[in-house]
Amino acid sequence: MIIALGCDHAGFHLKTAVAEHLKSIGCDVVDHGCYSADAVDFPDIARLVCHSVLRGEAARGIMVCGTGVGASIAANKIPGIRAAVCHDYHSAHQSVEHDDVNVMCVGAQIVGAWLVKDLISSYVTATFSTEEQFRRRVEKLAVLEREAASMIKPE
Ligand SMILES: O=C(CO)[C@H](O)[C@H](O)COP(=O)(O)O
Repeated sequence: MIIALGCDHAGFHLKTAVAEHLKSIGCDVVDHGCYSADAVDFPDIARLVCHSVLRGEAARGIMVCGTGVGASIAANKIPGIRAAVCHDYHSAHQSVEHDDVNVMCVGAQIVGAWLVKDLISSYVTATFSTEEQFRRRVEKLAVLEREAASMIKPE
């Protein structure tokens, strides 16, 4: 699996551990930065990661910021992205199985290098359920996106 990976400055140190773990479990990584602890704005990196997923360069994305929260807010603004903060093993796989999450967000100020490995393994090995109720609900998420798009009026 190819993973689009990104972080802000607060997630930079953990991103290195994430990339190493992804490679150790057989994933290829497309690294969208940032590449140092110099301050950047998480929406800029989330945009790169999400667009990479939407272009099909990567099957899924992972974003690391301080809490994972800002990254998930930014990612969820982009139609076609279903992002979630996952700081526990169950959410990391169930978010894919039930909700077809395609960008997992983690907080480097919340989880350490050991837990994040388990979260990533759980996320990348999970697959979206074929059960009808989950497919129906994810399609309803797409309907919400289309409704929101139709409500946007030029200023
Ligand atoms: O977690 C985050 C957003 O949810 C950011 O990483 C955090 O806000 C960065 O803060 P600062 O610029 O003070 O390092």
